[in-house]
Amino acid sequence: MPLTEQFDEIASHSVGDISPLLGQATLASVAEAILGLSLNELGDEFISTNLQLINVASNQSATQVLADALLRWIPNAICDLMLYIPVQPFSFVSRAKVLTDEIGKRVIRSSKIAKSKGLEGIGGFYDALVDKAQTYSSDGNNAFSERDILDQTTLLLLAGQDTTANTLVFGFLELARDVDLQERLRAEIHFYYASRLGTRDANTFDNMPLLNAFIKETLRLYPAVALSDRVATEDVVLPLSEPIITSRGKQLTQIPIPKGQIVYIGTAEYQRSESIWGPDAHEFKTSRWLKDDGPLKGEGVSSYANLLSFFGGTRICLGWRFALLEMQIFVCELVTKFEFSLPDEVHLRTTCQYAMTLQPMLPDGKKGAFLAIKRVT
Ligand code: HEM
Repeated sequence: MPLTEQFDEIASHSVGDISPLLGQATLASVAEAILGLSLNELGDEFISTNLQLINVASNQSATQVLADALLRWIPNAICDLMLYIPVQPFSFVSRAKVLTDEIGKRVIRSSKIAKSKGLEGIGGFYDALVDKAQTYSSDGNNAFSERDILDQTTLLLLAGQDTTANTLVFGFLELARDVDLQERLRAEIHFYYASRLGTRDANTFDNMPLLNAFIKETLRLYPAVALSDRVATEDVVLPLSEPIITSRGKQLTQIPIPKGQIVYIGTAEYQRSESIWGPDAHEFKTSRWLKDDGPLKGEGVSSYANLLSFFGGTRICLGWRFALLEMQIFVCELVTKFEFSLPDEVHLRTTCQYAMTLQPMLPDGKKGAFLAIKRVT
C-alpha cells in the first residue's frame, strides 16, 4: 500500500506509529533504485528477516553491547563460521545473507538476459554495476566481479534503510512539536510546486530554503550514525581545536595516536558542540541555516553542510545524495497532505536511544514513534 494511504489509515484512527511505515518505505525506495525491484518482488521472507535483523541491531542489552565489542577482536574467518551457531541473532544474519544473495543473483541474471537480447536492463543501480563488471572482465582488467557486487547487496539494503527512516522519524517528531514550522513548510512547498508548474525534480527540492534547513537541522541534531570509528594506519599527532585537561590536571593541545589505534569520532558530540554551533546547539532551530553568515561559530568539516552525519572523505556515505532527495520527497509529499501533532498519551511519547543507529524509542523500550495525524483540509 502506498505510504500516503498508510498515513490515511493512521489518520482514520487519529494516532499511529510512523516508524515501521517509514522503515518499509525507505526499504522500498532503496530496493527500487538499486535492484529495480518492488517490495513485493523482494518477498515476504526477505522483508521479515530484514526487519528482525534491524531489531537485533537495535537491541542495547548488556550482552549485545559486550558481543559487539568482542566481535571487533575476532578474525573474519571465525566470524563467518559463527553464523552457523544456531542462536537467533546469528540465524537472522545468515538467513538474511542467503536471501540477499538469492535476490542479487536473480537481478544480475535478469539484467544479463535482458542485455543479451538487446533490451533495457531492470533499471536499477545494479544494471550499471553489471555493465561495469562485464566491461572490466572483457578488458582482462577485472576491477570487481559479480561476487563483489553480491557482497555489497546486504550492506546497500541495510545502510540505506534504517538510517533514512530514523532520520525522517525524528524530523516528523520535531514537526509535530512545532505547528508554526509545519505551516511555513507547507506554504513553501505549495509556492515552489506552483512556481515550477508541477515539475518536481531535484532542482525543485534543492531550491526550497526552509525544506533544506529543516533537513539539515534534523541531520545535525539526530545523526543516524552518531559514533564512527577508524583505525590509524600510521603514527600521527592529532592537534586539538580546544585544549583538554586530563584527570591529572595536565593540559593537552594534541594527542599522539600510534599506528593501529582505534579512534572514535563522536559525530553527535561535534554536532551539538556549543563552541561550533553556538549556545543554542542543543535546540532544534531551522533558523540557524537561514542566516546569511551560516550557522557555524568555528571551523567546519565535511563536504555536506559542515555536518558529519554522512561522514566525509573517501568513505563518505555512498548514498548521501540519494538519501537527501529521498527525504526531500517524503517530507514534501507528507507535509502537503497531513498535519502532525504529538499524542496526548504520555506512554506514546518517543525518546532517543543509540544502538547501531539513533533509534526512536517508546517508554516501554520498544522502537516506535506515535504521532497524531490529520488530513490537511
Ligand atoms: C539519512 C540517511 C543516511 C545517513 C545519515 C547515512 C550515514 C552514513 C555514514 C555516517 C556512513 C559512514 C559510516 C562509517 O564509515 O563509519 C555511511 C556509509 C554508507 N552508507 Fe549511508 N547514510 C544514509 C543513507 C544511505 C543510503 C540511502 C544508502 C544507499 C542507498 C547508504 C549507503 C551507504 C553505504 C553503502 C555506506 C558504506 C560506504 C563505505 O564503506 O565506503 N546510506 N552512511
